[in-house]
Amino acid sequence: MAVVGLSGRLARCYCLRAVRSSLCVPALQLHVSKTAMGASQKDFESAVNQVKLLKKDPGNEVKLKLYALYKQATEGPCNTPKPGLFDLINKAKWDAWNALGNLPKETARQNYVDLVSGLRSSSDSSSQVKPEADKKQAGYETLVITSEDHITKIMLNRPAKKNALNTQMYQEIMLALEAASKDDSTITVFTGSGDYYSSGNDLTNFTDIPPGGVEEKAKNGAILLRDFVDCFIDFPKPLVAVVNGPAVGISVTILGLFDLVYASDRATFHTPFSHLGQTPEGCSSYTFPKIMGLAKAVEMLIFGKKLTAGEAYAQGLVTEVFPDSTFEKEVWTRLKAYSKLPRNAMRISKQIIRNHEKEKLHAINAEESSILQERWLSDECVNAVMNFLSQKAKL
Ligand SMILES: CCCC/C=C/CC(=O)SCCNC(=O)CCNC(=O)[C@H](O)C(C)(C)COP(=O)(O)OP(=O)(O)OC[C@H]1O[C@@H](n2cnc3c(N)ncnc32)[C@H](O)[C@@H]1OP(=O)(O)O
Repeated sequence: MAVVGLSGRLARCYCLRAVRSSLCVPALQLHVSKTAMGASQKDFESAVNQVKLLKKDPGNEVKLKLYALYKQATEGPCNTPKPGLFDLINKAKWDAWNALGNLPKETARQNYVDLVSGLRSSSDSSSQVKPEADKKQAGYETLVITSEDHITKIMLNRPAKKNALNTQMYQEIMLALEAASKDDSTITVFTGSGDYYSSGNDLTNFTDIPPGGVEEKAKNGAILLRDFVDCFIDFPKPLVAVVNGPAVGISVTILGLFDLVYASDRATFHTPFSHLGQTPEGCSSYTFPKIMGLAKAVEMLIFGKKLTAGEAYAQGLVTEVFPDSTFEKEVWTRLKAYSKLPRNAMRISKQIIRNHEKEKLHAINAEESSILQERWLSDECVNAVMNFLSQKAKL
C-alpha cells in the first residue's frame, strides 16, 4: 500500500478506505483447501460461506481475527515476511496471523467455525438491546481498548516504558480512533496504564534506520506524525484525556485538540523540545498560545517549563484537577453521566465548535511536521537522543 509519498491527509484517507475494503471478509477471497479432510473441514467451508451472509458488519477487529484464523487453518503458522511499518493494513493482518503462533490447523478451523457461529447469532439478534458488557478488543499490542457505558476507552499500555509512543503505538492509535469514530460510543477517552500518562515519543524510534538512511527515517517520521495528528484534528466525537500521571512531549501537545482534559493532581505537563533539539508538534505552536496566551506558551514550548496539574489548569490546558486518591472514581462517574447525553447533539456541537479551524490546523500540522523532519537530522537532536539512549541524560 503506497502510503509514503502521498500527502498526509490523502494517505490517511487512502489508508482508512483500504482498512475497510481490504479487511472486508478477507478469507472469502481465498480458496478453501480441499485436501484437509473430516467433518470439521466441512463445517469450516460452511462457516466460510456463512460469513458472506452476515447481516451486520462485524467490524475490523473481528475481520482481522477471521482473516488470521482462516490463514492459520489453511496455511498453518505465519512464515511470510513482515510487511513494512507503513504498510498499515497488511501489517495489521500479518500481526493478527502471526499472533496465532503455532496454533494447530484443526484448532484454528474450529475457532473459525465457533467465531462465525457467534457472529451469526449476534447478527440474527441484532435488533435486541445489546448488553453493555466491558469488552476488551483484540488485535492491539500496545493499547487496551474497552467499550462500556457508551464510552470507548483507549489505554496506552506500555507501562514499563512509561507509555512511550513507539511506531506501532502511533499506528494502533490511528486504527483505534478510526474504529471509535464509527462505533456505538458517544465519547472516546485516552488514558495511560501504570504511573505515567505517557513519556511522549519513544526515543528508540530514532534507532531503526531504513535502507534509505536517516533522511528516509526523518521523512517517514514526519509522515507518521502528520497522519497521527490529523486523526485527532478530524476526530468527530468528544475526545477526553484522563491524565493519570506525568505527560511528556507529544502526549501533552495533542491535548490542545482534546475536548476535555481531566488530570490527577500527580500529573505534570512537560514539553522539553529545546532540550531535545526539537520543535513543537501536535498543532501546539497554534493551540497553546491560543489556550494559555503567548507568554505562558513560550515558557512551555521554548523553555521547556514543566507544569504541575494545578498550573496547567490555571492556564486552561486542563479542564479540572482531581485528588489522585479519588481520581478514577470521580472522573469515571462524571464521564458515565456525560456519555448518556444525546450522541448526535454532542457530535454536531463539536463540529460547530471545531470545524472552522480544521483547515488551519491541518496546515499547521503539515508545517510543524516538515520542520521536525529537518530537526531530527540536526546535531542538536541527534546528540540529545544519543545522550538519553546511552543513559547520560533524562528529563
Ligand atoms: C514520529 C512522531 C514523533 C513525534 C515527536 C514527539 C516529540 C516528543 O514526544 S519529545 C518527548 C520525548 N520523551 C522524552 O524525552 C522522555 C525520555 N524519558 C525520560 O526522560 C525518563 O524515562 C522519564 C523522566 C520519562 C521517566 O524517568 P524514570 O526514572 O521515572 O523512569 P525510567 O527508568 O527512565 O523509564 C523506565 C523505562 O522506560 C524507558 N523510557 C521512558 N520514556 C521513554 C521514551 N520517551 N523513549 C524511550 N524509552 C523510554 C526508559 O528508558 C526505561 O527503560 P529501561 O527500563 O529499558 O531502562
